[in-house]
Amino acid sequence: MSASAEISQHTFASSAALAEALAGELANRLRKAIAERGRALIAVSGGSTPKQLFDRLSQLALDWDKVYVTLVDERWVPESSDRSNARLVKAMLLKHAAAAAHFVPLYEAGQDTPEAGLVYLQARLSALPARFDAVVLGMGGDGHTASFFPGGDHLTQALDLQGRQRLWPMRAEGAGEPRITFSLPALLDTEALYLHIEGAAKREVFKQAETGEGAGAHYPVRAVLNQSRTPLSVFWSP
Ligand SMILES: O=C(O)[C@H](O)[C@@H](O)[C@H](O)[C@H](O)COP(=O)(O)O
Repeated sequence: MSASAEISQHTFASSAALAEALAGELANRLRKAIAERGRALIAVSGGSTPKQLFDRLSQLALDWDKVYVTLVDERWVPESSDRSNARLVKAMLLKHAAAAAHFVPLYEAGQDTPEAGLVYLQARLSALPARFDAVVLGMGGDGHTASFFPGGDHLTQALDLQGRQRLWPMRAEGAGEPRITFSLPALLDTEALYLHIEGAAKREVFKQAETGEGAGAHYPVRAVLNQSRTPLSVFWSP
């Protein structure tokens, strides 16, 4: 029998209410880390869902100059592309009070592939603690989370809980461009783990992933649910 994560569900009436609550929760995590260790490290997801959350979080008061922000995954495109998660984070999160935060990108300009960029990213990450203070995952309608895509070329390695490599290139039919993603064990190495999903369709996908019924059996997000290393807080709104 596979292990299952301790899951707490937080349901909100609107995406605005969710953004407000999750931003407050994340700010508290960051403040606590700064009080205990002098700095804080958070990994966030890209895509369209977190925009409101980022906007809200960016306005909360904390010692942002002690906060390091990175991504759980990135599309291998320059920041000038509107597919770039770095571009999104810079536009929506690193503003207002949060403009003082340090951004740690998962992309290296001038390197054509994630494989070629890997060594630069690893060097950048080696200056930071391995353990995150907070990780915010999203989920796609195909059951992917981070860049753990169904049929991904490095999916098995990226999901291996015993794996030592923290970043993996990922190519998959549903991924669009090549990607780079933190591995599952790297993302589970966090003080707090969140899954932020919105809309009835994604709630259905999540339920299928939880039960493993039908298509749900093959959803990569199941790997986050079927582990006992890190409790998961699920934030959902219509
Ligand atoms: O770069 C990305 O695409 C993400 O980090 C990805 O894992 C995202 O969280 C989901 O695809 C949900 O995306 P939406 O919010 O756009 O539905």
